[in-house]
Amino acid sequence: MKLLEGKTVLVTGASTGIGRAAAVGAAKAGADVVINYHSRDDEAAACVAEIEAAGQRGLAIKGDVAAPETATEFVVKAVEAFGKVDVMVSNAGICPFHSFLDMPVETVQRTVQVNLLGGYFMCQAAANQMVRQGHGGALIAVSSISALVGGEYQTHYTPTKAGLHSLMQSTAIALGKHGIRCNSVLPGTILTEINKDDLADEAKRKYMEARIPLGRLGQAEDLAGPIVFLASDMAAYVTGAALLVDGGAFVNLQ
Ligand SMILES: NC(=O)C1=CN([C@@H]2O[C@H](COP(=O)(O)OP(=O)(O)OC[C@H]3O[C@@H](n4cnc5c(N)ncnc54)[C@H](OP(=O)(O)O)[C@@H]3O)[C@@H](O)[C@H]2O)C=CC1
Ligand SMILES: C[C@H](O)[C@@H]1OC(=O)[C@H](O)[C@@H]1O
Repeated sequence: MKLLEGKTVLVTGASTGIGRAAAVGAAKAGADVVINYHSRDDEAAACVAEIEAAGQRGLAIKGDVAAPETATEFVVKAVEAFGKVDVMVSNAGICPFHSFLDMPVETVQRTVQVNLLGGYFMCQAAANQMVRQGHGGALIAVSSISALVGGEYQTHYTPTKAGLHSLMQSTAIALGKHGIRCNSVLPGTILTEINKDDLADEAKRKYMEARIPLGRLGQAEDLAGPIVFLASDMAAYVTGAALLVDGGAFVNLQ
């Protein structure tokens, strides 16, 4: 029996990167998968094709997670298609690198709306559905190593990642009585679209690589296993936890 057999998994921000790797990983583990995405129709369709190639049902629903109604619509459409929601992977996020002193107000507001409030409303909508179903579930937030450490050009971003980590701790308490487990993964530096430009700077890329005991930057697929584990019954007694997936970067002081 596969780890996620019989489960319906929802993943936000899954047209590319970590979300897509999580969606495909869940399908390979036996789940039907519904993905949310914001703009890249072709990439979302390609993700659904990968889910189907793994032998599972897939569905893509477009929507901006910054709007609270996107969350309710996502859950309603997932239930219409596949009958239930067992797992929500709240992953959609942005990180427009910018210096602190001249940070535009709109950049701060948009980053908080997408990363933190988007995650909040997605998890709330999924949790309400899970409570109605009456057989528990799992929420997994894609937080970051940045929940624990700062970034000079990420002053608007790191608080959103700390917020998601905190949200999973509080929802673990609020939802434990319903059998809903709430955990976060904390990726380190993972090569995706979000940091393509930032890591095009050769010096910065080499510096980041040198900080990692395992000797390489992460790939989106490095998150699939940890997310599938937290979604699965193998993690039945794991809630309120945060799992660093960073090649050891966080512990590498000297
Ligand atoms: N890469 C890294 O080093 C790390 C990333 N993370 C976190 O992982 C998550 C995924 O990032 P990553 O895979 O790297 O980045 P990508 O840029 O590759 O993927 C981002 C995904 O989020 C979607 N998205 C962006 N804005 C919205 C929105 N408003 N509504 C719905 N979907 C949206 C994108 O959709 P579309 O393309 O269709 O617009 C895309 O599917 C983020 O939360 C990020 O903060 C955490 C730690 C490290
Ligand atoms: C986008 C960044 O490269 C990435 O995002 C994070 O959350 C990590 O801390 C990295 O800085």
